[in-house]
Amino acid sequence: MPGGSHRVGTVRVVTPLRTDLPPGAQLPPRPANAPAPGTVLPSHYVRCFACGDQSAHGLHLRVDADAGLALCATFEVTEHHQGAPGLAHGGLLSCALDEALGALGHLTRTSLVTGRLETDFLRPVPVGTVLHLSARVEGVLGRRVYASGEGRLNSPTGRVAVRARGLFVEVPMEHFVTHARAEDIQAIEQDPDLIRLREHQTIF
Ligand SMILES: CCCCCCCC/C=C\CCCCCCCC(=O)SCCNC(=O)CCNC(=O)[C@H](O)C(C)(C)COP(=O)(O)OP(=O)(O)OC[C@H]1O[C@@H](n2cnc3c(N)ncnc32)[C@H](O)[C@@H]1OP(=O)(O)O
Repeated sequence: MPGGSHRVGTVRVVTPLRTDLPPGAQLPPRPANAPAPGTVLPSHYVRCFACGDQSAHGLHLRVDADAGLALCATFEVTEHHQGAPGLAHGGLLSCALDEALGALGHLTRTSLVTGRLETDFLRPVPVGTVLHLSARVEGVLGRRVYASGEGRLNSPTGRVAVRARGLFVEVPMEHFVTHARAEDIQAIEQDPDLIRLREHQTIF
C-alpha cells in the first residue's frame, strides 16, 4: 500500500505508511507456549472497555486463538455502541480491531500497546450485528509488531465491513504500573483477579 509522496526536484520521494512492513521485519515462529488454536483467550483486565466482563456497556469481545500467530474474535453491536441511529460508531469498531490486534500479544507472548492504528470502514454495521473479527501478525522487527485484521458481518465468511492495520510496540509490565493511577494499582493489589493474565500478576 503506497504512503504519501512528494517531489524533490525531479525525484519522487515516497514515504511508506508507518504500518507498512519495513525491510527486515520477519514473521517469527509460533512460540511453544502460545495457547493452542481454539483456546479462549482471557480478558487481560476485567474493566477493559473492549474485552472486560465488568465493563457494563463495553464490547465484551470474545477472543479465540487460531493457528499460527493469528486469532479470531466476536462481539455483538448493541444500542450502547451507536453513532448514527441504529449503526455502530466507527470509533468503537476501531476499538474492537485495536483490541483484537493487541491481543495477538497472547500469541507472541509479549505485552503490546498500540503505536498506530489505521481503519478502513467499508460498510455500515447495524445494531444487532455480530461482528466476526480475525487478526494476524504480519511481521516483527525489534519491539515493533505489525498486524492486520478485519471484521465481517454476522459470520466468519460474511461481508467485510472493517479492516485495520496496526503497529504495536512491546512494553514491559512496568509500563502499565508506571502510567496507571494509584487507585487502580491499589484495586488490583486488593483483588488480583481484576487482571486475568496469571503470569503478569507476579509483579504485585
Ligand atoms: C496496571 C497494572 C498492570 C496491568 C497489567 C495489564 C496487562 C496488560 C496486558 C496486555 C495489555 C493489552 C492491552 C491491549 C489494549 C489494546 C491496545 C491499546 O489500545 S494500548 C493503548 C493505546 N496505546 C498507548 O497507550 C501507547 C502510548 N505510547 C507509548 O506508550 C509509547 O509511545 C510507546 C510504548 C508506544 C513507545 O515508546 P518507547 O519509549 O517505549 O519506545 P520508542 O523508542 O519510542 O518506540 C519503540 C519503537 O517503536 C517505534 N514506534 C513507536 N511508536 C510508533 C508509531 N506511532 N509509529 C511508528 N513507529 C512507532 C519507534 O520508532 C521505535 O522503533 P525502533 O525500536 O527505533 O526500531
